[in-house]
Amino acid sequence: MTTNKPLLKVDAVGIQFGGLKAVSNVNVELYPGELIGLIGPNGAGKTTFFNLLTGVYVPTEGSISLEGQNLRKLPPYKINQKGISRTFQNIRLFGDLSVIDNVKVAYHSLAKHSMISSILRFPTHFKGEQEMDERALEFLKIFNLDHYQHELAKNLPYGQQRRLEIARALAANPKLLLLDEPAAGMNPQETHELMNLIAFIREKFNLTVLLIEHDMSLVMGVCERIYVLDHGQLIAEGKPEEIRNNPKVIEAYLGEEVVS
Ligand SMILES: Nc1ncnc2c1ncn2[C@@H]1O[C@H](COP(=O)(O)OP(=O)(O)OP(=O)(O)O)[C@@H](O)[C@H]1O
Repeated sequence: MTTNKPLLKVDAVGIQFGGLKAVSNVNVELYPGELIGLIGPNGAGKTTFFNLLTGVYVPTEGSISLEGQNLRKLPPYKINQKGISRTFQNIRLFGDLSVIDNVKVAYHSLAKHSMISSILRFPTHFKGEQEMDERALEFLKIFNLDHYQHELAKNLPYGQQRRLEIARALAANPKLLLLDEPAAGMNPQETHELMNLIAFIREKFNLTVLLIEHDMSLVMGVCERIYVLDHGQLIAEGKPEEIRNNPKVIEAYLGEEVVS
């Protein structure tokens, strides 16, 4: 279900590294509840764009707003609190923490109990801890990871680590979830299950999802609209069938498989 006010509005955004314009004059509008793909050849600027949205980089041009609030110069943790969570192309879990602690880390700042009650171990602390455990376990159940809650994150198989990263991102209670190649390294069965899961959590948590993915047939199958970046610039935006037949997109992907 979409409304006519964008959740995220990206207006003529760009960033330059030395002489390289990694992202240039990019305009994007995401509406509440949409599941949108961001594709482009290697080095097109996709991850840099995520870094701009999450405050890792400050744009050298243009503006980014979430629900009408300018995000400019906000540090990543503030942007996270305002409702943008992400996963990374290279998994970034706390490998030596348990699976459940990886999830709890994400929403610790949202927890109701205070630092003092935590230190002094007041009953409110235990209530807080218990609530946190219960909530984290709910997330793990959704991702079929509850049986591994006490396992160290680094001991999980690769596909499950990817799912845990999404669970952690979700635990921060985002409005917008950014997924950077969530299916990378997964086998076709795992990928298929993951895509169903993404569609499911979008509904369950009223999320807007922006997804970078290299597997084109997968993006075309699951996303309602797609943005295409090439050499830092948007070269196309539209429904999957429009993107599939767009000459600029076909040219950008020349030599790569666009759709199966
Ligand atoms: N911190 C940085 N300093 C200098 N150049 C950078 C920096 N970050 C990204 N770049 C450059 O910006 C360009 C876009 O990189 P980016 O990683 O965003 O592409 P991508 O579309 O995510 O690629 P891939 O699909 O291979 O992950 C590349 O040329 C990259 O080398």
